[in-house]
Amino acid sequence: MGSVDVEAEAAKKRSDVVEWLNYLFPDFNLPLEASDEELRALLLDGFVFFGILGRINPSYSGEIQGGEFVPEKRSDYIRGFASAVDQMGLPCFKFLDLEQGSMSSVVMCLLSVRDHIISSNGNDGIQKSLAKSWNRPSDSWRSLEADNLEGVDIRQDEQTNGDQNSSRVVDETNQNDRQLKFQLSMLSTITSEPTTPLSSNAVDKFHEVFQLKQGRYSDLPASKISEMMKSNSLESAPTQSLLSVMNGILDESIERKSGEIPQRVACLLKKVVQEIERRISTQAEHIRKQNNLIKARERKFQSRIRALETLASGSSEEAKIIMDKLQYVKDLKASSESIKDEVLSTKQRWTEEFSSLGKKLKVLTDAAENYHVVLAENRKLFNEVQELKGNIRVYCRIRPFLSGENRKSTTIDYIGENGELLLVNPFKQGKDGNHSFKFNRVFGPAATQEEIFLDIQPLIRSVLDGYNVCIFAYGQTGSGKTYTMTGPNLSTKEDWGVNYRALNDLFNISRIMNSSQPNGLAVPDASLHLVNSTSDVLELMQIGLANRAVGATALNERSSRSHSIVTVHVRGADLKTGATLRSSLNLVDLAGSERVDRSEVTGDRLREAQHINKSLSALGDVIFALSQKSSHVPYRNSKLTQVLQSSLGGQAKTLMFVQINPDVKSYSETFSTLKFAERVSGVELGAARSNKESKDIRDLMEQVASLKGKMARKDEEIERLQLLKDMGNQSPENGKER
Ligand SMILES: Nc1ncnc2c1ncn2[C@@H]1O[C@H](COP(=O)(O)OP(=O)(O)OP(=O)(O)O)[C@@H](O)[C@H]1O
Repeated sequence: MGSVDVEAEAAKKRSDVVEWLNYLFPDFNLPLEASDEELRALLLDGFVFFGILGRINPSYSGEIQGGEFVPEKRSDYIRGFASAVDQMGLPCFKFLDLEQGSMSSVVMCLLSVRDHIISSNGNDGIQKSLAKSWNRPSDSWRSLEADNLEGVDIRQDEQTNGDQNSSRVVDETNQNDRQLKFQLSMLSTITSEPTTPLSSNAVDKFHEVFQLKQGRYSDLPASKISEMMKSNSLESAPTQSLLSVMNGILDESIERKSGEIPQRVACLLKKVVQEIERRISTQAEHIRKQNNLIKARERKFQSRIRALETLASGSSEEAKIIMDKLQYVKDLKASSESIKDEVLSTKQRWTEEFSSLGKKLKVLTDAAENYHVVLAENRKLFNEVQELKGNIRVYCRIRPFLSGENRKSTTIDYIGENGELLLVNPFKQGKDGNHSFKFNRVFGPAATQEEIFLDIQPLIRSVLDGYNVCIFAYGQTGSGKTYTMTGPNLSTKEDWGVNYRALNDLFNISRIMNSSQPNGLAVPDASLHLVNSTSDVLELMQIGLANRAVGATALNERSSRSHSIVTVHVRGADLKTGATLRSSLNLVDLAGSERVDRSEVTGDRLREAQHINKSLSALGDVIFALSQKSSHVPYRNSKLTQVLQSSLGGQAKTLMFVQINPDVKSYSETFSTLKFAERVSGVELGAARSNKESKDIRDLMEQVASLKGKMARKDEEIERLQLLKDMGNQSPENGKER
């Protein structure tokens, strides 16, 4: 068989099925040439299977009977139908085929069902089956007067009689009958009323009433009306039918004009009206519920709308915040730009100001440098004036606080660059407590040994020009005299005091010639040693230090209990001119002046203190006499002043370090020390004189000396001759006397 034939065969079968369905469900009115898809669309809602199922499967009939078509149960109907067909041993289809597969299995199944019904019930099998399933009592049909129902009755009778060959007229009648039943059923399904399932019986009853178009209600027998009312059929009747009944009765009553309605019809009318009222109230309740439901839904939707609005407004607020922030950022950016511009312009301004300030600063620096140059010049001139006058130079040095001393309690208020010093009396307030002094220089606690030495270096070097130089340190015990003149120890060069530095310097610039000639030292037990280098001197000084009496007092742990004097004799000769020079450098570290009550010394220490104080007071007397330009200067009152006589007595360059302990407790000693120093600085020794002798003078001197020698020898000769002459003139007795 060709494909065309197959398709034609399938179309034929499909049209058979459509024809059958049209027969069962006249409302469908499907065209016979309907396509597979049109047929599928019809079958998929399940109504066809719902209609047929109750009639082919008795076990389903109870379920279907009295039930109404529920579209949501369509798959149950389809499956129920398929299962019933299966049980009947007929070819079935799969649900999937109906949904989207080939319709041929569905068509085959329906045709088999059709054939099965026809073969088991004859041509009217289906009608019989439907009537049976709706439980219609066959005899009730007979009593109805309507033509079409009569037809049914006839057919029914014929069926009952087992007549299998029904006439064409009967078929048509059956078709109309089925059409009506399905119309009612569908009306019930669509309007969902009555609420109770529409039984075939009720439908039939109302069909009877409804069909009374030409008849009159008043003619209905009482038994028929009471039967209608008894069987609860009103409750099952469609509202439309009830309204028809009511209208019919009322029309009839109007027609008769008598206004009378027979009692039984009135009862029916009342019942019908009650039923309509009930339905209206049910509908009203239903509508109310629907209304509530709708309202609830509306509320729900409104709350959703509100939520959405909130969301929308929220998002618009957020958008606003973001916009604000954006604006803020823009503003910030703008202000940062303007700040940047301002910073740049300020920077520019500052750069200009800085450069102009720099220029001014340069001018100031130059001026300051000039000022310092002028200052240094002034100092030099002042020193020269001093030198011409022969003043004793006074350098004041303030030692730093030692550990254990209170740094805040200082008596030193101010140290000027030009030797000014302001001393404050801690026990007196105001101006009375202030004492200002002026020295050649004042070194503060931070001054180093190097700085001190550099300042006095030219003075020391003048020794090599034939000047006598004396440097001595004066001050109360523990004020730093030894530190300045010698240093705390000899381990490091930085700590070296004036002594070592001076000698080192002298050796660095000259050679010192041997001098074995005694120079008339004024101090007994003093010895003169030849030195050729700094180390020779250091060695000698170590011996001297070891010999020096040192003891602990309450004011100084290592107090020097003696004066230390290092004298360097210098002799030189100018090789060009032949001039010679002789000079001496006295480096004196005096023993400390002390108040024996404060130093708490007794015994030997006390005796030492008394000696020390005696020699220092002798020094004070000498200084006083010199400052007063007295004719008599008491050098010989102590060995100290005797040693220093050549330095203090004129023609020497003398410098005194006046040492200060800044501690408040030492105020009175500091004050008297400074007073003494002030007096020393006022002493004019006269212009220093170099001990250089030119060659001519020396030659003359030598000639004078040799002449003197010759003269002396002549004198001796004369004396001897005179003596011999006198001896020659004396008697032998004179010779005895001798
Ligand atoms: N400029 C200074 N820097 C640091 N320490 C110093 C200074 N001057 C003095 N000292 C310290 O102060 C203490 C006393 O100093 P120093 O022995 O030199 O005093 P002095 O005047 O020689 O005393 P005395 O008359 O009793 O011998 C020492 O410990 C010393 O090291």
